Amino acid sequence: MIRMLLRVLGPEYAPPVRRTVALMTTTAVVEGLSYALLVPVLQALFGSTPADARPWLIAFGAAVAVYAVLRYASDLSGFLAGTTLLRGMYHRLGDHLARLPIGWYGGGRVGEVSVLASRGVLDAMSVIAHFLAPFISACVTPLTIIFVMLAFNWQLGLAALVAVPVVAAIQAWAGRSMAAADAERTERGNEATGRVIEYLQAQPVLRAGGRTVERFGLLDDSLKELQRASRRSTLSALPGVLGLTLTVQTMFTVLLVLGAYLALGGNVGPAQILTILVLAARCADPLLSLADIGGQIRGARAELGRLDAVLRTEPLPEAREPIRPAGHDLEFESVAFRHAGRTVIDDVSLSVPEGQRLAVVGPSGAGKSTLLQLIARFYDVDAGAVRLGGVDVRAINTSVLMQQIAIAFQDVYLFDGTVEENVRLGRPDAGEAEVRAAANAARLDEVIERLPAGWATNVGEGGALLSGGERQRVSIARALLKDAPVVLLDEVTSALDPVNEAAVHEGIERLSAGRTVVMVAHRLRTVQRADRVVFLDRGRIVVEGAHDELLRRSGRYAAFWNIAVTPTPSG
Ligand SMILES: Nc1ncnc2c1ncn2[C@@H]1O[C@H](COP(=O)(O)OP(=O)(O)OP(=O)(O)O)[C@@H](O)[C@H]1O
Repeated sequence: MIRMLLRVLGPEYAPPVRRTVALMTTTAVVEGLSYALLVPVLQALFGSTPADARPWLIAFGAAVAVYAVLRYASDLSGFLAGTTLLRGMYHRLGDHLARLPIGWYGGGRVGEVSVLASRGVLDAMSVIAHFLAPFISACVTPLTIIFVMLAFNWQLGLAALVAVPVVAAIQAWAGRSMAAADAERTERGNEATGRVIEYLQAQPVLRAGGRTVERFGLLDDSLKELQRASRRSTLSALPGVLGLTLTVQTMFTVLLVLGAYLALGGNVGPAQILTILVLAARCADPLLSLADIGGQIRGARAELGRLDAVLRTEPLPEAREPIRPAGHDLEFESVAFRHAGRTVIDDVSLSVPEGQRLAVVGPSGAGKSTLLQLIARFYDVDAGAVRLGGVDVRAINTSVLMQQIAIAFQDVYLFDGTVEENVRLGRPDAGEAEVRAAANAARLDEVIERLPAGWATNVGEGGALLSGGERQRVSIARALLKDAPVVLLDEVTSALDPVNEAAVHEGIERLSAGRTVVMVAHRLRTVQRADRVVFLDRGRIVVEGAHDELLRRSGRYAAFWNIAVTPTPSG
């Protein structure tokens, strides 16, 4: 486990861990030795001159004091090493997640990673701070006591020593047999956490559907599965716990019988037997706790394995000798891209000259958003190439590529911070006047005037306190502030009220001026302003050209707009 931990985090974390393990081992040995001092104490007390016990009692007290100091030091060391490792893991995970392709975050990954980054990291890192000391103590203290027994009476010591390999074998066997049940329980636990989050997020939909009282079936199923998995995990732990209890009881009985036999033969006195039994009793507790600690450590190891798998995920490769694009024209050359084995972009070739505007239009699921994502290199293409300024985006350094592109997607994510903080994300070092100018150009200023605390209003988690159109205005302001030469825009599909509609449209116009723009367009008036339009269906370009020219051809493009702009008859 520790080896795995250091492999994941790096060798620079080895010294504090080694120091902690050494300190904890010393503490456990001292604990065992302090119990050993009970031998002369009890012998003297039950002997003919009980006063002889005094120096031993003083030695026993001193040993307990040393043990207490060491215990404090080793607990502190474990806690400090644990927090150092925890910080290290957060940094390592944070740095790695920031390098993973944006496309990796799709398909339920966000929930999975958030559980892993919170509970998973804490569980995995808790080993050093919470479980290592009891584990070392449960192994080393009984061993020390057994060695003392051996020195004291070899027959009784040997009888206790026989229990050691039995305990080790039971521990290893129990660990192996519980691994599958433990893993399943953790998996079901994570799944249930995901369902709870989903249930909370789905409240508006459930209530709109009148299912306020009815329980959410998916969550119920998931909780039942978790309950079943927990039962299986508990049941699978039983043989190990029983085996350990039985071994410890057997050892105790053997020592008692052997002690009685030796006493009857006159080889040992009753005081010695009593001492041995006291020592054996001191072995029992730590040995029995092994089953519980073993389970905790196995759980932590499983979380560490999951963290390791995420940390081993390769980021998109960076070019060894990156090229800086000279211009800002865009080009797709025979691009093909698959999502989960299904072709989503199929042999697409197109170009957008610098400073021009391309509108991408097509039915839902045609691959329009994916086309934008390929320009920003959220994914790498499976065939062909996407070029910016004549350079393959794979040959451009990721941060340079990101500097060239401003993104305003419709599913705008706003952080739970103030409006100003959210706009500033576009360019954190922007001056006050620049932020205000971007907000004015995006017509965000009128929204801010209405907000109770103006710029300092908190927008709530995911921007929940703003409407869809207002959120898009924040996103346009962000993009304007960034002032990048290439703009990728995904127009909101939802119907906006006329005021928001006009404001968003004006913002988009300002953002597009003088820049190379690729926009997924859903509104006729944005398409009319584009220099060129591509009509995409099932990942292929069906037609392309200027909007008026395509309309005149009265093919699928014209049919598409006829449906899109014809008002649906009501009633
Ligand atoms: N992460 C993903 N994993 C698997 N399939 C995906 C993923 N993202 C998108 N797809 C699929 O790729 C296809 C194209 O999706 P895309 O979002 O690009 O379409 P779109 O034209 O933008 O649709 P819409 O207008 O409805 O947003 C769809 O069939 C979608 O189901």
